[in-house]
Amino acid sequence: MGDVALSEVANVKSMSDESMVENDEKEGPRLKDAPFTDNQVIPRHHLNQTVTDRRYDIIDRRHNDKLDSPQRILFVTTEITDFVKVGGLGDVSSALPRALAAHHDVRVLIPAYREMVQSDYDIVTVGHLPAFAGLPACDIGQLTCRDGLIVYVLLCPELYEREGTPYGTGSSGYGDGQDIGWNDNDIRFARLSRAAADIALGKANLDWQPQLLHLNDWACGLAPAYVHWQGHSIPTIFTIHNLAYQGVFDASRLALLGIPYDAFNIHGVEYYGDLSFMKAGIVYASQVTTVSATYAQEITTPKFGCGLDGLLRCKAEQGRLSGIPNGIDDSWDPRTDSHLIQAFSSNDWRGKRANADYVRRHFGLTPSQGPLFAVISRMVHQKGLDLTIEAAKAIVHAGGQIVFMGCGEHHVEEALRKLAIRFPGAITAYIGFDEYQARCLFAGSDFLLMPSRFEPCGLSQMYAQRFGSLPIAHRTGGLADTIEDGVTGFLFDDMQFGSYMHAIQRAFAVYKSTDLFNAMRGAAMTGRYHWKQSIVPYSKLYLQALEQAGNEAALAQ
Ligand SMILES: Nc1ncnc2c1ncn2[C@@H]1O[C@H](COP(=O)(O)OP(=O)(O)O[C@H]2O[C@H](CO)[C@@H](O)[C@H](O)[C@H]2O)[C@@H](O)[C@H]1O
Repeated sequence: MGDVALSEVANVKSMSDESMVENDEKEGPRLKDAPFTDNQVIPRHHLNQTVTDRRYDIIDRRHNDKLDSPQRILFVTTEITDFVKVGGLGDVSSALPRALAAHHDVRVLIPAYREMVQSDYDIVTVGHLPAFAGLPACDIGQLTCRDGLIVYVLLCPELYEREGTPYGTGSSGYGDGQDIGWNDNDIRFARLSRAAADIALGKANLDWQPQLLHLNDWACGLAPAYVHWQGHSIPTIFTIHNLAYQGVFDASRLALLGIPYDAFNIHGVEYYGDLSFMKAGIVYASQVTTVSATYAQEITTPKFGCGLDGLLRCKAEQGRLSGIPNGIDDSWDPRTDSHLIQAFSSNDWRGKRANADYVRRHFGLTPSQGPLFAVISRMVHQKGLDLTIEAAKAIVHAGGQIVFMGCGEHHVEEALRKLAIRFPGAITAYIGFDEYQARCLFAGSDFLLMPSRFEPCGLSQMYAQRFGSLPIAHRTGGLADTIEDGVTGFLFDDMQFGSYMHAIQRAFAVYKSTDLFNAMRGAAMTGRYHWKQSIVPYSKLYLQALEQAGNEAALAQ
């Protein structure tokens, strides 16, 4: 690559740029009202519209007056931050059910991993499910989190109590074959899916039965199918957190998983000659959602659709595909977060500086007046680490420092280690993940580098903004929806070095202008990303799915 001089700053949004700043001499520069971050649910007729045109409900307005009616929801997941987390799904599974619990009776179902069984929580066995096809019998345990959230854990030691992540021995992904996944992941997650379906159908002898299932990602994809194949119409919501991980397995496994042969075709679970859990979820769920409005549009295109764009376009046309953005929870507040070295707010940058000093000390960087960049990410191809590695030299030469935190693909980890050796005191690579230090890093950094190739929603850029660290990110998926370019962060359009470098140059230029920099990070910190904003769209969707299921059941009679 050719080095791009950071002094070649072009097109930096100036304070007179009307899209960015209203200058008020008394109060200093003041940004326009914080950018929209309302929940965006894609209307079925508007999937082809531009991102800025997406403030619609797909749900009929009649449902508004019924939002208070609570529903019993079983939220099924493979990660929850309370116990085990590989990435963003863990955060969502911890926060969203709790947010929804303000209006609904929400319980969680998750495999009983070792971390749970060995935790100090009491697990009471409350149900049992017999073996089915090649899926072993299992018990259902119940534990109650300290804040009252009820978690059902699927007790099947031979499947779930293993050393490693929920998906395998690797740390790069979600165990569907791109990672070093367990070789019986189809059995493991079919077992979870079948249990979810059977609990919904009242077959587990629990004293509680959900009215609908909310399923997350490929590992739960067979649940709507198992409901359907048993001839029932319990409503199912299937949320795609990342379409790139699909759970594709050999067709020879069909019988073992109890999948009827007549479902193995283009209209069912067949995917280019294999079996796809992700496709099963999309085909059989009452409603498919994903985690931002823009990603919901993107996945209907060949570029982002991972071979499922045709099916997803069809779902969109049927009004069965929507995008509801993730949020962040109350713990992400720099005024109160006890992880931080010093609390701070947008009126108190000294507190932020104290966190930066701590980060530099803790991660072995030299004292500096230059900008501090953070990368807090799973280290996988999706996240565009190759671009940041390419940009690192220019950043350091311009006086910047970088801390990388995360783990993932071995070759990316190796490249980061080499980079840190090459630039001691300026670059640190922490290979692993530490929630405590991650929070300090969000708080201490000036900028977050997040050049993701695609990003269904992304949480790190929201955490960063809340902690006054401006994201520099590719304009895609949830990044496009949650970062206001030139106001709360910097977006670049082409997934290429020059385009990324240009955004980094703009960040350096803003850093030099204290008033502008403070105004931008002040604006970033006020973004409305709270999970509370997801309650209404999810509630509407649940109602719609219930009505839909009711109608389908009536038609079938
Ligand atoms: N090595 C590691 N080990 C453990 N935790 C790590 C980690 N590296 C980063 N994290 C943490 O995991 C979270 C990352 O969440 P993101 O949403 O940004 O990405 P992820 O790709 O994992 O999630 C996917 O699911 C979420 C949830 O829907 C979508 O927002 C996102 O776009 C999609 O790619 C943050 O809390 C971060 O601090």
